[in-house]
Amino acid sequence: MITYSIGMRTRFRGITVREGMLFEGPAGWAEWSPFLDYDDVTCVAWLRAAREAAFDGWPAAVRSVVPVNCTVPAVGPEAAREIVVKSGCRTAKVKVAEPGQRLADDMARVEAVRDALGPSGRVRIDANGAWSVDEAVAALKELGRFDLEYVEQPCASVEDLAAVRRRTDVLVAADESIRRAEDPLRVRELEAADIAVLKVQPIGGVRACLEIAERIGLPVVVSSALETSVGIAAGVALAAALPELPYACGLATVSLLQADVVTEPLVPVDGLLPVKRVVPDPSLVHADAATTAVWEARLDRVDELKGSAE
Ligand SMILES: O=C(O)CCC(=O)c1ccccc1C(=O)O
Ligand SMILES: [Mg+2]
Repeated sequence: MITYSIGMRTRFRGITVREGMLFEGPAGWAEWSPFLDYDDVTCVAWLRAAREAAFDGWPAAVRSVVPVNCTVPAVGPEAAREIVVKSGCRTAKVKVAEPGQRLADDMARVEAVRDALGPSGRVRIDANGAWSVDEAVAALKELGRFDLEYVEQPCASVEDLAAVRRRTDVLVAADESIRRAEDPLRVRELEAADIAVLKVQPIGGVRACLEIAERIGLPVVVSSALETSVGIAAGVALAAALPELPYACGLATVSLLQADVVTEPLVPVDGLLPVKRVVPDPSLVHADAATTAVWEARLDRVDELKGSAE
């Protein structure tokens, strides 16, 4: 069991440092890296995902590469353009509605990304639930000018997602409405989305995601929780096992970290990630003693909770 702590290159949804634990089981290496502000109960699903990776392995792949999007944080237009060009991806996901910023900032960023990709590239945006229904409809009217593939989680609640979907031509994807919801299938019941975003750790593993994918009846986009390459490999395994994969996946996020724990990071070449397991290099995994102690205590508590839940 080893603990890592890695800085982010750019602040992303308020996150400036990623920390977590890596461990090896008979099936291979696993990452457990719930965000620092998550309570112990929330972390149980993340631990289920790690146990699956270490002890059970993943269902068979039906493809050997996974198309991915680059992810553009709430940076200025020049930095946004550089991220897109450097990535080699033909699909970009752009963060919008960042606290403290205005629609004009989003317009400039999305315009720069569209310009960098040209008309044949695909541009999706992610508001992380920050807009009201009216704000979302108004913003989509403006941002729609740049030809959007879809908008991810424009509003926080599933009811508001459904309302936005009825008032815009832009396709709607549900993220937090699935991974943070008590009942992910309400998205289906309320016809609140056109696309389901699934993340392996918050949902509790590759198999748990495949089950939701089957029941939710929507095309799936697999996305990361900003893991190291060890955690990204689990997302790639999910994307590789899905019967259909019509969209690029949000798994090109290793480059948002200042470092990685493997010598050959899972970063895309020509917009594609290979389907493979990875092994960390112990010399690349660092955390100070205090951080390690915090994570060991966290794991003990969550493990106990998980035990009593089963
Ligand atoms: O989907 C992507 O392109 C990258 C992953 C991503 O955006 C993300 C990463 C960590 C936490 C939340 C999110 C999100 O989709 O909101
Ligand atoms: Mg999202």
